[in-house]
Amino acid sequence: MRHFHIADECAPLRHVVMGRGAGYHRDGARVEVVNETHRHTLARYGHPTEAQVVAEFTTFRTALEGAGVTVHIPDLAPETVQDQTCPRDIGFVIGDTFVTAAMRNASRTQEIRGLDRLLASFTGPRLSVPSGITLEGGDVIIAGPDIFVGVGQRSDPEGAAFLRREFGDIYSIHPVPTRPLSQGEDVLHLDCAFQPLGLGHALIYPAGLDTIPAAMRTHFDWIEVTRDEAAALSTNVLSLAPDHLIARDHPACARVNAALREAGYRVEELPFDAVPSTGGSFRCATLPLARG
Ligand SMILES: NC(=[NH2+])NCCC[C@H](N)C(=O)O
Repeated sequence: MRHFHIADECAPLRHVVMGRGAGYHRDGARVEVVNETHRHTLARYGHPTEAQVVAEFTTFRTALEGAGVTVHIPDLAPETVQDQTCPRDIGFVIGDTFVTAAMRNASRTQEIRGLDRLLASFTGPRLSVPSGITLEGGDVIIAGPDIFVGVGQRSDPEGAAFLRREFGDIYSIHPVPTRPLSQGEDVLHLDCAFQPLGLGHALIYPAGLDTIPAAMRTHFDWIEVTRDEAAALSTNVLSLAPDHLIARDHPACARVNAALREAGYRVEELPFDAVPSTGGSFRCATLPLARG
């Protein structure tokens, strides 16, 4: 039997759920526009097509499997769900426990059904975020003894309080309020503005964060990204191992990717434009179930 296990975001990746392209927007009438990036893309270019999403995920899958990672694809979720590209948000593993998230948007609440069969094939405790709270996996970042929890567009302060109740005896839980749209910052999830890396660095867009916990300053060497680089989701890389990551091959991410190489990482750049045009990149498009 397989076990859930994530003690650190950057430990060698073993089992991961990757987003699903097939079935993307299969019923256009049910598509919900869920964030500012998505709204903007739709107005300028229309939605990405299923074929584009499938092609980019195929390349991504090949890279993951090439690195020895076992890739799982969600089953097709019920009709209310028209986008299964970002499994990161629908659940997360802390230690040996799988936590089912609680989604802000109606069109994503049933997305977890696509994982029912897969999750049943893993052992380990299961928890759900209690009703009345929203907490999405893009806002939950585990770095050794610290768990950083975004509070903003998609997750409530009560989400961080819930994690402190459940895991506070083992981890330090740090709520991280992100700057709101009303202050001109568009941080959909914490992982769009902050991500710890395996060699002691963190990618960070400081202006997107309203309060920066001391642990974020003292536990990492920062690699700062600009507003445009944050908008291109340059922070949203996926660690395959402490010194190996997948990043977006895009002009707006080129400086950051070069800085990562300079800092000692092996950076695999892949084309990934469809999912980022609706608000997510490689971290969002994956839900690690086992690392290390
Ligand atoms: N972890 C993330 N940053 N996820 C991005 C999610 C994007 C997705 N289209 C949504 O708005 O729900």
